[in-house]
Amino acid sequence: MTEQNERQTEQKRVDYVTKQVADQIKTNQQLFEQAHHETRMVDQNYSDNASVNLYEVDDAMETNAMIEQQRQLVARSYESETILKHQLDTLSNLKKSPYFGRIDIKDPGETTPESLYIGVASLMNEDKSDFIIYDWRAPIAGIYYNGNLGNVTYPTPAGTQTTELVKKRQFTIKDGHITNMFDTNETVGDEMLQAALGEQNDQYMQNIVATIQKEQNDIIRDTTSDLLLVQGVAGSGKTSAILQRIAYLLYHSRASLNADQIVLFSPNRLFSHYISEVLPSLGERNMRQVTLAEFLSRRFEGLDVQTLFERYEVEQTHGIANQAAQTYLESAACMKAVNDYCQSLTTEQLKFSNIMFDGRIFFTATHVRDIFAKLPQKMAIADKILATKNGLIKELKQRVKEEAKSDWVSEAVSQLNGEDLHSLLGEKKSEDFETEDEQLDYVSDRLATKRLRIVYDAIYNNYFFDPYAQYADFLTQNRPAIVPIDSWNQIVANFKQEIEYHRISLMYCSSLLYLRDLVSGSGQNRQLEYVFIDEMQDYSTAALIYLKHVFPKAKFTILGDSEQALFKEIEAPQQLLERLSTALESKRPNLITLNRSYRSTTEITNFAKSLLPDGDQILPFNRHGDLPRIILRYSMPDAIRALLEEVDNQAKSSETVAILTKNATQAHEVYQQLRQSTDITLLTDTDRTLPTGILVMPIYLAKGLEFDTVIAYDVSVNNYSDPRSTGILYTIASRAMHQLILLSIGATCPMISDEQEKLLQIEHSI
Ligand SMILES: Nc1ncnc2c1ncn2[C@@H]1O[C@H](COP(=O)(O)OP(=O)(O)OP(=O)(O)O)[C@@H](O)[C@H]1O
Repeated sequence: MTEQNERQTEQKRVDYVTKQVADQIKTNQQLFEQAHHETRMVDQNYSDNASVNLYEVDDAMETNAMIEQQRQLVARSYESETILKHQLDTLSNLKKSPYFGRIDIKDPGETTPESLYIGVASLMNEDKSDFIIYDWRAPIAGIYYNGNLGNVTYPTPAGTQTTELVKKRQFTIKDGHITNMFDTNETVGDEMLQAALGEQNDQYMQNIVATIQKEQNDIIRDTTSDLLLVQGVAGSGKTSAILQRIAYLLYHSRASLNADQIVLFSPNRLFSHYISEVLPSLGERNMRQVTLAEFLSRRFEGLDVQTLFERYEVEQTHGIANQAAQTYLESAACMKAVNDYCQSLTTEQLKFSNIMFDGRIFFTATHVRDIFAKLPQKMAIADKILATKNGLIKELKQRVKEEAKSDWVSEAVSQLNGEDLHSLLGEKKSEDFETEDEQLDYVSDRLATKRLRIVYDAIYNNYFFDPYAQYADFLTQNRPAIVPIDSWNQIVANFKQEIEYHRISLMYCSSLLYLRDLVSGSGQNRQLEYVFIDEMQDYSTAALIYLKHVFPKAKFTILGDSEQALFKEIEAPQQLLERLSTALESKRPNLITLNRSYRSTTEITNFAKSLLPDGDQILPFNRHGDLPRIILRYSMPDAIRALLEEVDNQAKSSETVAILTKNATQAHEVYQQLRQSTDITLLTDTDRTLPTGILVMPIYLAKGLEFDTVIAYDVSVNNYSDPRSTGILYTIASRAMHQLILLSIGATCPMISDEQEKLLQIEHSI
């Protein structure tokens, strides 16, 4: 068949599939509307019934049964509506582009090959006799990403199958028309990738299922490792790969896994927004997302937890006050010391607190200690704390009865208005009591119980144990040998002072939470199945160990690029894997490294890698553009003028132009300088959405993001003198997809040297 004829045949098939999709959308739409109507009816019926008078006891029982029945009906009809909605979403994803690949396979003994078409979801023909599209996650579809032509294998429920891959074809289909089509023997042809990467950035990350690369496919389809460590250079598709991996896992464990059992620790809220469309575009629900700061803040309610950004800003301006102590506190050694300390804690060493009520001591710390001390010696500490908690709750119930007779309660009862009284009586009525005293006793009891709820909550939340005092004791007793006594005392004093002011520095957080959880036996979540950590270079080993403790049943996928560490030393991937698999006690660790950078043009990647002392392993993708430009100006007004000219110029051809600064102060300064003259948005760490246009932000907010044009603000020696800031510059440069411009106010920093001249276009001021 000629190429022309082939294309016509394929277009005919696209037309047929498009019609199928359109027909199925129509049918589903009708079913959905019908289901929606039914849900509304059932729902209305339910709310009518749920609001009937419940005061008459006999009626109430009957009504409850009816309501329960209705509730189930509502739940069921919501469920079928949701399923139909999901099908409609999937079909509308297929409508845009029904498939992107075709594989022809010939099974042993067969003479003619069979053609399978691969798309974002499966689709059957109208009589459900055949798959006209195979989901990219189906086992057989693995061949498309992995196999070269010839004999290939794929998994089936009956074991590994061998088949012959005789053709692999790729398509670009836009609005029902094939715009590009070719056969290839590569994993996924370069041409498709070129086209995908050449596009302009938009607010959201795209799915990459049509062009997944082999190593990325290994990440996506890894179902055996309990620790999957992905070390990939900037722009190598780490984030993309894990999002497709989540979609893959959800597809393969439909019955046992749901999106709520997966959590992604992301670098910031802007990033969460940026990636939020990938899973829905694959017909899946988003996983839970949290930043480290949010996670810690939830666990330290009432304390202001230092964020990574705050720490970064402090370290940049003041340096690290006590590097050795900080390194120790964030190490596996410190977490082990916490564990040992908790194992050997004696009753005398435990720090108990008074439980207060209304300004007075309700249970004394000594009393709590007494309860604890009476428990069997052999019992584990966490079990003893639980038993103490139960003991206190029991006593509280007794004390409620006593308090109900006390003066403060009688006084409070005498001041009750009718409404309060009614609410305290609940379902009871005055006639239910034989005497007035009986009613009074009842009301006093209820009131005491209600007011003492606060004591119950305090016990329930283990407030009788003081984790902060305990941690201070731990610190006092566990000075690492490398830290001099005076500096360590300073660390302990600093911790106590922070707690007094309801603050906590990040370096204390993991070991303190670990200690609190070990003593109290709380804080673990056994439901979560997968934890994903992006930008792992920002996490300490202690933090990772703590997360493993919190999610003991979860498999961990940890991704990062140690070159992008802002203000940290770099570490070789293999060494990192060993360190982490020991720390996390992994049984099946796996390391995948990604060296090809897809985001930026060859010219930008070549420049970015030249900033690094060991950038040789980074391979640029073959997509060309302009050389990065460096603009040198020697005064602030000249620099701002040049910057303004540059942003306005770039904005004509780019959707997003991002000016990236070293820190928040500089971002703010630039914003102030430009806002009168151009339409510019300043982003801060409270922002949750990413607009297009001209943006300015500090680099740590741009982590994980990408922009058509990046302007690195002030790469002068004054601004980037510390060699440890190499990672910052590299991260800034590697955010650019199509254009990179560097502005230097005065001589450039040492990382940009004469050697790079051929990689750059240099513009001096005239
Ligand atoms: N196989 C692929 N097909 C198409 N595009 C890809 C592919 N892999 C990566 N990309 C694109 O390359 C860019 C970088 O990908 P991604 O953000 O996942 O990289 P990363 O390794 O997480 O980057 P960083 O560490 O710099 O934040 C994105 O625009 C992504 O869509």
